[in-house]
Amino acid sequence: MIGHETAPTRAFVIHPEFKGEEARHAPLYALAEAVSLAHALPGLDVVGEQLVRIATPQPKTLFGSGKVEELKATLAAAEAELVLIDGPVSPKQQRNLEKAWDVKILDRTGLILEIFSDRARTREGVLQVELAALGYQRTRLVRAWTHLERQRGGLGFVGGPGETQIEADRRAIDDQMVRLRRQLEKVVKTRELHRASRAKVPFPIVALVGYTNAGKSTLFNRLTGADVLAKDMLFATLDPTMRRVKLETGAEVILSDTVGFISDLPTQLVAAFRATLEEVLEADLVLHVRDISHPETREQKADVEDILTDLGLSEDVPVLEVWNKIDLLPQEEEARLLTAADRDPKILPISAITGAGLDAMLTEVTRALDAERRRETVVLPYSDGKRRAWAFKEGIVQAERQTEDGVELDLLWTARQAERFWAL
Ligand SMILES: Nc1nc2c(ncn2[C@@H]2O[C@H](COP(=O)(O)OP(=O)(O)OP(=O)(O)O)[C@@H](O)[C@H]2O)c(=O)[nH]1
Ligand SMILES: [Mg+2]
Repeated sequence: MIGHETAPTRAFVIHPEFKGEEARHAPLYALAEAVSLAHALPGLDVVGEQLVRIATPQPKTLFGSGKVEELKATLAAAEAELVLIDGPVSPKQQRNLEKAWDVKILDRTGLILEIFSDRARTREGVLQVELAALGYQRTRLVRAWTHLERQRGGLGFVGGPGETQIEADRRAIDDQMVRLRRQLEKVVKTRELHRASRAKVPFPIVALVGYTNAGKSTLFNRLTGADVLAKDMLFATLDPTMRRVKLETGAEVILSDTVGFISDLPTQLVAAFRATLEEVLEADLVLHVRDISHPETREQKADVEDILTDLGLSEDVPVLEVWNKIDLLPQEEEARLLTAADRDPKILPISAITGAGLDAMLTEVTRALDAERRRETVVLPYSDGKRRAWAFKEGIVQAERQTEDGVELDLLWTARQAERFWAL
């Protein structure tokens, strides 16, 4: 069926719309996003897309028999080799549909896993994706997808080493997962050591989070002069990056850019990436970057907030909303949003491309970090020169007194600084 190894795989995208189900995203936008996801995987050529309504999901074939026939003709006409079904597909449904249509099938989770495995560059990223893919395989025993695998020469976790893997019993997968988890723990531990040494660096951490393609990396590059891949492509960024930025007050912060979120992010991925995402939870300030020009910007915001809640972002960490891409708005719309943003100091309208609003944003970031600070007096034994030196370096000491018990310091600091101080 498949001719040249180097030719792109002809992919057809289907978004199933379940009748009576309250979906957060409008079906047409969901389909558009699924197509973007398909474009995000190298080696795919999207030859068609369709919204398919499903009144009652069929256990064997997902779609009703009439629909299966109708789609068979559509897919044949499009000469599709791969069908991406933007939703969950059971292994049985997958098998039956592959047979009926003579194509390979990938569901939403499988597709996102493939994209992540294509992006993973660091050892930690590779292990995390591999673990997530195995977790997915374990419940589904995904079929080999050798064509694309060979063509991309990539990591090809999904589908793994071939048909035999499908028959491999769960225990083998479990063993492998245990091994991976152990390796991952080691890598994470090394990183935690780095993190601990970074904690000694006396700068607050500001984390950029947001829906995929919101413009986090563009903003990050603009503020830090870094060169993180920023592209009109979903999940351009996978591995987290951190850089120092000097604010106009002279204060310095560490800015972090990380993987974007998406609706229905596979739970296996959230679990596997927990260690990476936990860096976000340790930030002194979170900037939620939104593509305010996107028609579903509200729904995307809700998705991001759901994921942050799932991760366990503490109420104590202040979150500011960065309304990005204002340059794309029609003028009256822009004026309306700017007025709304004016009334709320937690909303910062910007364009990471034109630079509009960036100065005001940084001023607000400085202010938010300052507002976080509280006064506290601590007594350190005279032997504790380390903490005293750190506090001075950090610039949080308001006054110092010598007492019988040691050095008494009046500090003005954030909760995170306090945590780092006591962890020294
Ligand atoms: N017009 C306009 N485009 C922007 C702006 N900011 C980012 N973009 C574009 O939006 C696309 C996505 O930008 P990225 O910075 O890669 O987005 P991201 O949030 O890092 O995405 P992921 O890494 O996939 O999560 C790119 O094509 C950018 O050029 C903006 O302010 N205005
Ligand atoms: Mg990015």
